[in-house]
This record gives sequence, C-alpha cells and structure tokens, in this order.
Amino acid sequence: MIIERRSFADKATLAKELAEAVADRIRAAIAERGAAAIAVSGGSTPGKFFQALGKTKDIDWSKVVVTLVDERWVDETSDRSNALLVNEKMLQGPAANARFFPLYSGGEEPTDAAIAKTNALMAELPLPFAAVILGMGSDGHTASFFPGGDTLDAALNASGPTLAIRAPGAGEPRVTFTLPRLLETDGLYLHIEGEGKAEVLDAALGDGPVEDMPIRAVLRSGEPVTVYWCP
Ligand SMILES: O=C1O[C@H](COP(=O)(O)O)[C@@H](O)[C@H](O)[C@H]1O
Repeated sequence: MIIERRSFADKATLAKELAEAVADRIRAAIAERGAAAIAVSGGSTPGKFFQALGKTKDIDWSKVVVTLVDERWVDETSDRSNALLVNEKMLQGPAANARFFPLYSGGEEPTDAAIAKTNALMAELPLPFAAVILGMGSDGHTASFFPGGDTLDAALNASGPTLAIRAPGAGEPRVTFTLPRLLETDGLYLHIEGEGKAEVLDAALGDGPVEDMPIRAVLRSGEPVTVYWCP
C-alpha cells in the first residue's frame, strides 16, 4: 500500500489544501495534454472543497471536464443528486466555464440502454483523469462500491467506464465508474472527515475481505493514495 495520510486542523483548512492540490493537477494536465478531467465524489463531505476549488481563478476552466465517481439514479432536481451538489457548490464563479458530464442519463432505472448512453458520453473524457477524489462511507464503501453490491465484482475489476449497481445500503440504484477506470489518474485522493471515518479507514487498512469493506480494493490497488482528513 502506498498511502500518505495528511491531517488538517479543521474542515476549512482541509478544503483549501485539497482544492490547491487538485488545482495544481488540473493546471499540469492542461499544460501537458491541453485538457483536464476530474472525477469527484458526492455525499455530505465535499461541499466546502467544491466551493474552494470552484473559486480558483488561475485555471482555464473552459479546458476542464468535471464528472462524478458515482451517482444515485435520480435526476438533478433531487436533493439526493450528486450532480446537484457539484452544480450548486463548484460550478459557480470561475468554474462555471467548465463542462460537466453527468452519470445519470435519464429514466427510472439504470437500464443497459441508459448505461450505454452514459458510457458514450464518458468515452469523450480527456483521460487520464488529472485527479480522482474519492469519499468513503462508514460502511467502507467508496464511489458506489457497496458491500453486497450486485455488480461489485465487475465494478472492481471490469474495464468500464461505468456500470449500474444496486445494494442494500445504497438507497437508490446507482451508477459508478469502475475501479480500473478511476485508477487512470494522475492523482488519487481520499477525502474523509471525523473520528469515525478515521476509525473506518484504520479498519480498512487491516486484514479482511474486500467484499466487507470495498475501499480496500483502492487501498490495495498499488496506486498511491493521498488521504485528506480532519476531525
Ligand atoms: O453515497 C455516497 O456516499 C459516499 C460517502 O458519502 P458521505 O456522505 O459519507 O461523505 C460518497 O463518497 C459517494 O460519492 C456518494 O455517492
């Protein structure tokens, strides 16, 4: 495992530092490849980070594509939508010039046709990602790699880009990038906050099956991961 753990005094400091690290990755990708794609997580943790990154002025946002590592299968009017969070918190001000590629492609369920539509859009991403920012649930899921997920094995091993997944702890049906596709990145980050999440990470770093705590697939992938944590 190649894990660097960075701890910050508070959420605001973490958000600023993570935004600076991701901004550096974006600028470097634009300088090297003419474009940058980032994949971000949803949920309750990344709001402040999104605000800090979205305010960054010295990025040519017109050359940036933002997408999500995973999405609940709901449209953008739902307060469960990760896309809504990205739009409201990040894609304002300077970052409003970025393009956003949603994972949700319409309808009630992530059918094969809907996922094919999502994957057609994701084929246009300028890969590799400049940065992938993962979160982690208290059950050890990351992206939508949930314990008990009906397509968990494929999500962790297929070449992707995305697939549908359903799990007891997931609420709605989900769409998630596959792990192999998320590992195609210049920088891989894990953003977690609170003592409880630090304990979950410690448990995940111990022995045990990936199926019990799918974040282990990331931690054991051999790719360097930088953990950003604050109380
Ligand atoms: O459902 C999700 O949960 C995880 C963790 O979210 P948090 O609320 O515990 O921060 C998130 O990383 C993922 O993108 C999201 O879809």
